[in-house]
Amino acid sequence: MAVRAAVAGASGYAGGEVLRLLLAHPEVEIGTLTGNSNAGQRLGALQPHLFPLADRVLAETTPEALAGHDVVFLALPHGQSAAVAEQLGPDVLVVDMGADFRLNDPADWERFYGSPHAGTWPYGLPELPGARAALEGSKRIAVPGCYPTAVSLALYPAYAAQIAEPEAVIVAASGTSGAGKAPKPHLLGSEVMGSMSPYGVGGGHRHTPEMIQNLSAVAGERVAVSFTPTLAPMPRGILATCSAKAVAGVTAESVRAAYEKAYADEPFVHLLPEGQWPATASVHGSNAVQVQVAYDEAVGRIIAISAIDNLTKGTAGGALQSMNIALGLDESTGLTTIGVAP
Ligand SMILES: NC(=O)C1=CN([C@@H]2O[C@H](COP(=O)(O)OP(=O)(O)OC[C@H]3O[C@@H](n4cnc5c(N)ncnc54)[C@H](OP(=O)(O)O)[C@@H]3O)[C@@H](O)[C@H]2O)C=CC1
Ligand SMILES: CC(=O)N[C@@H](CCC(=O)OP(=O)(O)O)C(=O)O
Repeated sequence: MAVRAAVAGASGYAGGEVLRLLLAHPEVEIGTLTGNSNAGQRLGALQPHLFPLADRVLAETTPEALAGHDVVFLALPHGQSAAVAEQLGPDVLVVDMGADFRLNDPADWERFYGSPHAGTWPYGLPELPGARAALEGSKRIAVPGCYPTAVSLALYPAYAAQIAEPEAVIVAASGTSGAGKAPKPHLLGSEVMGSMSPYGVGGGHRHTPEMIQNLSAVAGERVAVSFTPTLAPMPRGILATCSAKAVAGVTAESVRAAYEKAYADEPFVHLLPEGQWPATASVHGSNAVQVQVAYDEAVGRIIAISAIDNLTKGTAGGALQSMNIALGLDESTGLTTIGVAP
């Protein structure tokens, strides 16, 4: 019997991407689609690439509209998910693509999001140690932020192998879709095209505590993180360049071995052959993660680089991968590692 799924926030980028992937998922039947300012509109007018759903009309985002589904995806702005989720009932699998349930520490939430903390749900990054077990059979999933996905997958093997000091420096470039579809002056084509610019510099980006949470859990001690995000003139993709000082005795061979061990059996993470480097174009539209690592002997630092599609593995693909695990389906069902190039 098909799994019936609703998508709240179907007019946005994350909602559109989850629908693109659900259309290719053999076990899922797409039910209600909702919007906010676009309620009452045809989906075809908002997401013309989703032509099989073009004549669907968006409902208001209400508990009544979302009732009667096995799975509900919430692709809503931060702070909007908790009120909807609490009315959906404990038997419904709720997959939240917003940030509301990602953080463990209420103080971190309040500092970076400025509202009361709604709670913590099983974290939808299956590759992290222990994550799959927490997702199996769960009725609630918190999908990670796109930068924390890229950064955690670049660095966690170094902390799992205890070869890195607990302080990481990260610079990551993101495509503009990471900022959502709502119009913003700094995202005008004339501002973005032909230019790269940093933002959230100096520890202010709200994904910093999520990265610290993930890496510290693996390391078994607090990992300090300096994170600088950058806006890149492309619609999709994240390239995260991460480095940490190596502990004494580390060699290029031991660094490589740590990453080979971590990613030997992961269906979506491709540790590239030595000498080949991740590129956002290679993972465009796919759930794949490209990872490469090097040991910079001159400064004693491990340099780990990852590339993801922020809307696929960074949001909707990670959401479907985690849904598959929660429902007891094969983790890769409906997902591809094949990119679109050039
Ligand atoms: N874009 C990305 O790469 C990533 C996004 N996410 C998360 O996914 C969520 C959605 O992001 P994204 O799709 O980019 O954002 P968009 O701005 O593209 O879409 C937001 C969606 O939420 C709806 N919405 C807006 N305000 C409200 C409200 N007050 N109540 C209910 N619905 C509302 C909008 O409806 P309408 O258009 O009809 O007004 C739209 O469908 C966010 O929490 C974001 O952090 C997570 C990881 C990556
Ligand atoms: C380019 C850009 O603006 N990106 C977004 C991150 C998007 C994302 O993954 O995050 P959330 O789910 O936490 O919103 C930002 O830096 O705020």
